Order: sequence, then structure tokens, then C-alpha cells
Amino acid sequence: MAPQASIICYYDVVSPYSYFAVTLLNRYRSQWKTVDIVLRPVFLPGILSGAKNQPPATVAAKLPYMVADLQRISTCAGIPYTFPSVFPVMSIPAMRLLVAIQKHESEDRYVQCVAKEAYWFNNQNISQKEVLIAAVTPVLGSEAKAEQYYEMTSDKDVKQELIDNTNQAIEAGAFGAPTFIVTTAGSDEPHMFFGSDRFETMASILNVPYPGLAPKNASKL
Ligand SMILES: N[C@@H](CCC(=O)N[C@@H](CS)C(=O)NCC(=O)O)C(=O)O
Repeated sequence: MAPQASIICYYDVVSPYSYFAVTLLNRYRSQWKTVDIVLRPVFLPGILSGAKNQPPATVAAKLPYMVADLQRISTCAGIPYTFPSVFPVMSIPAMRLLVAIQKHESEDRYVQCVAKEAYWFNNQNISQKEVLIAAVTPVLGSEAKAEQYYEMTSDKDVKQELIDNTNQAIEAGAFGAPTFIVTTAGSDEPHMFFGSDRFETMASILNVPYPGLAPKNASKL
């Protein structure tokens, strides 16, 4: 059977643009039913160093631009956002937890718990165990289950999967996050995209409608 159209989204919750990308992608799912959408956790510093790139916030001219740009996206897209007091946070525990949960849960809602509810909206330090457990408990339905998944963050295979995802992204050409690998229906040829601002082009090559940035009733600048 010919392969289905797909998007693999490599993301790290330390990256504000990954947070926007994951949020937008979740909004688009219902209109992009023909596309298999997979969220894949990575460790952004590993990608930056693998690609010999630098964290953008370390470039003096980029930082104020990013701060303004992120606020504009938040306003235009209606995505709640507050720049966290701990930035950049050590995201390895969070990303390992997301790997561990993904192995067993079919839905991706827990990603938003960590990305939005904990870090990019409620300004919590997601390098801490208690914060992570509290963040995913509502979606998992029990604190015991959240604890179990947290314990798995010490497992060799969970650690290795985060490394493998990160290396896969680098091999695919990633130099930052979010990075997307898009394949169209019936084709094996991968198209790499960088950034939460690339959805319109992705929609065009996938031949699906582009729903735009703003949800209905989003406030404007
Ligand atoms: N224009 C992109 C910017 C994405 C971006 O700057 N991502 C950061 C992490 S938050 C990154 O990896 N940057 C690497 C680079 O700019 O080379 C967007 O709107 O999403």
C-alpha cells in the first residue's frame, strides 16, 4: 500500500516555537485527517550542537526580536503564553517523561500539560519531579500513573530513545526546533521544515487546507 501523508514534528518543550507548533498542529489535526501526525520528543541542545548551531537567545540581536515575535504570535494565534522565569530550563527530565508516556498512551494531550500548563503558561520549573508529576496527572487520571511514568525516565531504553530521536532529527538535517519531516501520500521523499511559521507551505505540499494562525475570536494586536 502507498504510504500515507505524514508529518513528524521534532520538538523540545524548552523551545517556545515548539510550544506554538505543537499547539497549532493539534488545532489542525481535525482538518488534516489524511495526514498521519506524530510528535517526537528531542533534546534541543543536542540538535544545536550536532548541527554546530548556537542557541538563538545567545545572539544579542535575536533575543529582543524573539521576545517581541513570541508575544505577537501568542496574541495573533490566541495561544496563552508567558515568558518563564527559568529560561532555558533543563528539559531532559521533561523530554524523557514525554518519551516514557508516549510509549504507552495513544493521545498526545500530555505534551500540552508540560509545554503549556506547566512551562509556557504557568511559569513552573519543569526540571523538577513534583512539577512534572503534577502537570501530567490530570490527563493521565492518576498521580500513581504519573509517578510510574516518571520512574521510567531512569530506564535505559527511555534515555536511549530521546538520544535516537535527537540523532534522527540531526540526520534529517535539523538545526533547531521545531523541525518537521513531511512526506506526501504515495511518496517516500522527505521534506524538512524548520519553524512554527512553515505550516502554510506544509499544507500546500500536502494538499490540505491551511487553517491560518488565528482561531475564531482570537484577539488582534
Ligand atoms: N521562525 C521560527 C523560529 C524558530 C526558532 O527560532 N527556534 C529556536 C528554538 S526556540 C531554534 O532552534 N533556533 C535555531 C536557529 O534559529 O538556527 C518559528 O517561527 O518557529
